[in-house]
Amino acid sequence: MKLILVSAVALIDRDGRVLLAQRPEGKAMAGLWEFPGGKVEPGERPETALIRELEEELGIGTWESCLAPLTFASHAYEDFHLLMPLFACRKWEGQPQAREGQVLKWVAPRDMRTYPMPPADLPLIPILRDWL
Ligand SMILES: Nc1nc2c([nH]c(=O)n2[C@@H]2O[C@H](COP(=O)(O)OP(=O)(O)OP(=O)(O)O)[C@@H](O)[C@H]2O)c(=O)[nH]1
Ligand SMILES: [Mg+2]
Repeated sequence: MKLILVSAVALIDRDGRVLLAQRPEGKAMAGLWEFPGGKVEPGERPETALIRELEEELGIGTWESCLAPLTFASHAYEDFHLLMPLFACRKWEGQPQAREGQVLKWVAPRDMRTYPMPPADLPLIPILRDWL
């Protein structure tokens, strides 16, 4: 079984809302809402990968010191096993923009279960809600 390492983040705004991105048409799991992030490349560290992905996908900058480890997802998909650390981040520079055709939405934790998310993410919702 192939193990895929994906680094993801709960960006949290001043009102305690979390940024979700809807996966665009044409990608696997299109239409589902997910945490921003992406695959960690060979030799890359999860924190570095996340900072890179936030720049590519949202056009924002952040710092390793602003990424707090929160929890992780470990989920067996049909063709790979996903291991996904989820960081929490409250400080960044710039305004998140949808650079890759995603739809972005700030969502209150209690409303997150009304946004369909990938199966790997479902156990993360109550953890995030209780933590916030
Ligand atoms: N970013 C992100 N990926 C997730 C989440 N949940 C989840 O199952 N995944 C899965 O993790 C895998 C990698 O995510 P990704 O498509 O964002 O990777 P990426 O940004 O490097 O994109 P690319 O492969 O198109 O270059 C996908 O299979 C995706 O469905 C999530 O909350 N956030
Ligand atoms: Mg991505």
